[in-house]
This record gives sequence, structure tokens and C-alpha cells, in this order.
Amino acid sequence: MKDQDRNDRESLEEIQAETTVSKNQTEQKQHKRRVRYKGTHPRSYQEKYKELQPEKYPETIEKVIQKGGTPVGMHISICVKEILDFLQIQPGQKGLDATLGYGGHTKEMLKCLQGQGHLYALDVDPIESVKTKERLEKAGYGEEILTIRQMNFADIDQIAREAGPFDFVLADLGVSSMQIDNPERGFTYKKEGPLDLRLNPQKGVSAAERLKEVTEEELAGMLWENSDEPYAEEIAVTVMEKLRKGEPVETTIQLQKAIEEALSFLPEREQKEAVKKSCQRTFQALRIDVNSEFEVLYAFMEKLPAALAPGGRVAILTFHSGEDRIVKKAFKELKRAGIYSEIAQDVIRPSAEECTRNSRARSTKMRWAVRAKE
Ligand SMILES: C[S@@+](CC[C@H](N)C(=O)[O-])C[C@H]1O[C@@H](n2cnc3c(N)ncnc32)[C@H](O)[C@@H]1O
Repeated sequence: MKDQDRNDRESLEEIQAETTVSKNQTEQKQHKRRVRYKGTHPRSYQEKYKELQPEKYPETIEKVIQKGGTPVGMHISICVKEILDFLQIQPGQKGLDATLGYGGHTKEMLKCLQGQGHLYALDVDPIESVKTKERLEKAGYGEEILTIRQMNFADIDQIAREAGPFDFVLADLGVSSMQIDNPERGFTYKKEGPLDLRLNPQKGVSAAERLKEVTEEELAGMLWENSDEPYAEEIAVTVMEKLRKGEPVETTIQLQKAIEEALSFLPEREQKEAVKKSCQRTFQALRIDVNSEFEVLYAFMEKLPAALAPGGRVAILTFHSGEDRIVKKAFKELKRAGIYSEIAQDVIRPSAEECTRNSRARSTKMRWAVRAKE
């Protein structure tokens, strides 16, 4: 049985159990109103996934993880061992986690500090970072050891001026599973939701608004440059035609349908797979655009050496070739200039075992560098 079916069935059993209890109570106390029947399907995202309440349903969480999935509302940290082996964190050091997310890496780095030193952690996402702060506080990591800021890592110079230089820095780029899994954030074509895709929904314009701003040529260029989308032109033509005719492309499914339509010329047996891949690439390209992901990564790579202490170590996880190219090039150039004394010769990939355990690790590449001692 699929996990989702099982979740739905378990929810149904709970609902039925609640109804039985309420029936017995009704017989005993006639004046009590019956509990309203909730229906066989949970109504909201919150109700639908027990995984969103990990404390209440630990077995459900364990089952999902064992099957290689990521429980909804959680994020499984990638390459933890490889990162810690490289960073060599010592008690008393000062570090920066540039991408807090669910706080998995943060927690592992905090453990290495053994209560001495300080960790700073940044995230642009105002929704998830609040939840992560609460979770880490409950786990015993308060302000005395951990400072969390809602800040873009492009401003690493700012936090370095206040708190640096750092002995170690980690950046685990991209999006977290919680952001992808929440349909209201619009990161996935698999669930209906507003076409938003912003890491910080309180700033900038959503992907739906962005589609209304760009020309057909600009959209095709965006899809090609950000994601190497082979059907960039066909998709751009279809989307723009829809907008010209006054048909909305404002939700994730509306965009998915437009992509399906754009690729309808392909032989039927190829269509399903091609649409899936083009949806992944199109959503990625739009996400990169609305969050200026390449621009902020350039800024981060440029400011990073000045934020590191002499001998300081940095590890970066990337998830697509565009990101990896920027990191690789910056490390190489700065090594040649003598600013880094050592850099990773090759990318480090998660083990096959980790990829089986966590399918989201498959596209991960890790690179590292050590700041020269001068
Ligand atoms: C892959 S997740 C990090 C997961 C985290 N390492 C963990 O173990 O839970 C990436 C996070 O980086 C954040 N992020 C992406 N770009 C950012 C930026 N430019 N500045 C700060 N945070 C950013 C995202 O909002 C997301 O929460």
C-alpha cells in the first residue's frame, strides 16, 4: 500500500474511532451534540499529513524514512558525515550555517561545539526559520550558543562584521523539503497551489507575477539559461499565448497544464516522462529567477573569504549544474590568487547508501575550501 493511501486510511480509522466514541457518549448524554462527520478524506494539508506532527506519530515518521522518503514537514540533512569530517569543528570555535532550513546540519555542528563557542545561522525564509528556532530552543540550543537571523547569505559581510571572522561556514543551497512539501509555497507541480516559489513570500514578486512581466523571448531565455530546458521556446510560446488570451497561469497546476499542452506534439509514449522533466526544470528556472539565486550566490562567493578566519573552512552543497559551476569557478580562481590554500579537487557525492535512504540526496555535489593562513 502506498504511504499516502496508508496515511489516508489511518486518518479514516481515527475519524471512525472518534465517531464511535462520540456515539457512545451521545447514548449516555442525549443533550450532547454529535461530532460532525469529517468525511473520508482529510480536508487540509495540516490534517492530511500526520508527519506534520512528528511528536505525535513517531512510527509514521520512522516508516517513511525507512522507505527512503522524507516525512512531510521535515528535511533530512545531506552529507552530514562528509561535512563534519571536513569542517573539523572544535569546541570554542565560531561558525556560520548560511542556510538553516530544518536545522539538521546546525544541530550536528552545535553538538561538535560541546557547549563552547557560538554558531550563527541564516535563512531568508521567515516561515520555516521561526519553526526551526523553536525546535532548536526546545532541544536546548538557546541564544547563548546559537544566533538565528532571517537574512540573505548574500549579506554575509554584514554578519561577519558583527560576529566574524568564522572558523567554519556551511552553505546547503536550494530549498528544503518543508518548503517543497507545502503546496501554499508553490514549489512543486505535483500539488495545486499558488505559483509563488519565493523563499521569502514577503519580498519581491511571485513566479505568477513574474510571468506577466517578461516577454516570450525573456521567458525562453530564462528556462534555457537557468535549467537547460530543451523545450524552452515551446513552453514560452504556450504560456505567453495563454496570458495574451486572458487565460490565467497563476497556479502550479495551471503551469503544469500549459507545459503538457506545449509538449503535446511529442509522440504519446514519450510525453509523460518529458512533461515531468520539463515541469521540474521550468519550476527550478522560475525559482532561480524570482529568488535571484545566481546573483546571491555570486555575492556570497565573493564576500566569503573575508568572512573566514585564517585557516577557516567552508563546505558548500549544490543541487544543479548552474550552482556547482559558480562555486567551482570561484574556488579555483581564489585558490590561484592564493586566498584559499586548498580546495576540493573533485566534487564529493553522497554515498549510494545515503541516496537510497534519501532520494533527495541524488543530485547533491559537495565542494570545500580552506582559507589561506596568510
Ligand atoms: C537545503 S535547505 C537547508 C537544510 C539544512 N541544511 C538542514 O539540514 O535542515 C536550504 C535552505 O536555505 C535557505 N536559503 C536559500 N537561499 C538562501 C539565501 N540566499 N540566503 C539565506 N537562506 C537561503 C532556504 O530558505 C532553505 O531553508
